[in-house]
Amino acid sequence: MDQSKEQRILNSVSYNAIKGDAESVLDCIDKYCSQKEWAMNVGDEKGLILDKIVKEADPTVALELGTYCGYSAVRIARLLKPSAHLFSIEFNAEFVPIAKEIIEIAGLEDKVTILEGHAQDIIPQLKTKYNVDTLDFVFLDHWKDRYAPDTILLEQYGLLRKGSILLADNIGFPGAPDFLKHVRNNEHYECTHYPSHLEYMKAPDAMEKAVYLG
Ligand SMILES: O=C(NC/C=C/[C@H]1O[C@@H](n2ccc(=O)cc2)[C@H](O)[C@@H]1O)c1cc([N+](=O)[O-])cc(O)c1O
Ligand SMILES: [Mg+2]
Repeated sequence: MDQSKEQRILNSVSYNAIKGDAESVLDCIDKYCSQKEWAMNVGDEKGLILDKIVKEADPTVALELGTYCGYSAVRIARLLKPSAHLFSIEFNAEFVPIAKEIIEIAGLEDKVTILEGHAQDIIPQLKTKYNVDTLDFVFLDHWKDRYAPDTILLEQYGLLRKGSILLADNIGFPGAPDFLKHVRNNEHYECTHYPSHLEYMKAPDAMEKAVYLG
């Protein structure tokens, strides 16, 4: 059975990246996915927006919806302070070991916990099973029609506090209209729009930051 694209991305990282060097892991994935095979990593251009918001949030507890190959988990975790931690939810059992390996090559395995399953099933367990109080930062990059319902779950399970920062990928393409409808013109959120481009392409895309106001 020949390898999957995600396995080929891991091969490229394990062969070309410098062990323990998160930047080299990111550069390797961006190079592979812009020159060899496109993949749905947040990428280098939108990655700079992600970096900016993570630095602004300086989270102690962060959550990512949609690990995929671990590119954005590496991107986020490399900026976390020593006491901070990232939980990343991934549903596809094929992607989990690949992401774990890529995160390990980046030397960030102690900063990231991958939780396998659907966000809608794991979010309700974050407080009870994973000892989370509230989330300082949430990166939404999973199924676009789940951004809104899973954000509502975060609210309902008391996982957001005044100042929690949500950042959503793909507001332009593929788009997440229900999420935008939920957070914009909503007195509980302060939104900022960041126009950008689809990873490794010229097509327009955008990210949306939504700060929870309590
Ligand atoms: O479709 C996109 N992303 C969906 C991501 C889905 C990922 O989230 C996981 N998940 C984890 C938890 C869940 O509850 C559900 C899914 C899935 O198992 C998958 O690993 C996408 C598409 C394009 N595009 O150009 O077409 C560009 C992008 O940047 C994208 O992010
Ligand atoms: Mg995306």
